[in-house]
Amino acid sequence: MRTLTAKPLTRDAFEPFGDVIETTSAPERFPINNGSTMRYHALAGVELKGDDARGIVSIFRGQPFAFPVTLQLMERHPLGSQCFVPMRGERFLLVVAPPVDVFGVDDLRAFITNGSQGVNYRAGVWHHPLLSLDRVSDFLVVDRAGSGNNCDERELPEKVRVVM
Ligand SMILES: NC(=O)N[C@@H](O)C(=O)O
Ligand code: NI
Repeated sequence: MRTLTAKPLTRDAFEPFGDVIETTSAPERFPINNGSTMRYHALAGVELKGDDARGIVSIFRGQPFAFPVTLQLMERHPLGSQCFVPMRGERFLLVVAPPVDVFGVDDLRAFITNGSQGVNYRAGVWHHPLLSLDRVSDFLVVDRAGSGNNCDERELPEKVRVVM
């Protein structure tokens, strides 16, 4: 079985796959509301493609996984981005691959968040379905609803084990 080591999530390392939603690396921030609020501006873009596409907000309540995590499939959303923001500072595990039609296990990358980070998968980026860690975790999710198929699943050619 192939082993993949999860690395700490950083904006630069995740750039080929999407955006990191956090204040520390925010490229643009400015005070609003007469100075009582700091706006960390445009941390991620919401992509909504295809017929009657609309953006929706949901909550995903994920059951926790324990390391080593065994992967068997990946998925992508060709018609829209998908972002996950933990609602109570939960860490979670990300496994991604570039937005290409054919990828191999060597293309997989694993990241672990620090509890103060969310992520936005760009449309078409392969990712593993939500992998909560430590405890049952709630995530605010912004993604695309509308007609057409927006979820392709792909079995991995071999099982992959993710370790810390
Ligand atoms: N299926 C679904 O809505 N969830 C996945 O897209 C996921 O990334 O967890
Ligand atoms: Ni998804």
